[in-house]
Amino acid sequence: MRMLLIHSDYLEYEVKDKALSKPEEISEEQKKGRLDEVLAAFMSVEKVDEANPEEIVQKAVEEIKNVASQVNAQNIFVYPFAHLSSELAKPEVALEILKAIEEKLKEEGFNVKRAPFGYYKAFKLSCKGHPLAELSRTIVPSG
Ligand SMILES: Nc1ncnc2c1ncn2[C@@H]1O[C@H](COS(=O)(=O)NC(=O)[C@@H](N)CO)[C@@H](O)[C@H]1O
Repeated sequence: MRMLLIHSDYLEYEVKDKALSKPEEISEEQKKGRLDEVLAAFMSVEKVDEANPEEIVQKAVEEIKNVASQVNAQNIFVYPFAHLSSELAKPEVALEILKAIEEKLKEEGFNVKRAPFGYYKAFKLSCKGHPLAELSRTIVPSG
């Protein structure tokens, strides 16, 4: 998995068109979303992650928790992003992993939103620009 972490004043998105023939089913209210004072986590799930999705979820949550505590962020935006890797996992696997990351972060007490999967989206992002505001992580299964 490739992750780009941007500590931001806000992240807002608006769903435009389908980017997959069968994107995630979403409600009307999920077509737009915004979080303020947010750690935005743009994630590309990779083919190599298919070998051990549970481990990837665990490692990704650990990384996000670490950075969130360093930048003192309580709000997390889980954002599917297919442009950080040229070796993407299948959409159905990627969606399951991203949903699991969202759930685990909520269990850890964070306020979490997840942007809809399989759609082209307009988004606005306001990076805070401090030294830890832009980080990237690569996570692979250990096995
Ligand atoms: N492996 C993945 N990791 C993260 N997001 C993904 C992944 N695969 C699909 N998506 C989601 O599905 C959308 C489209 O994915 S895509 O790989 O770019 N596919 C396409 O654009 C297709 N139109 C042609 O392949 C992405 O914007 C993202 O929302």
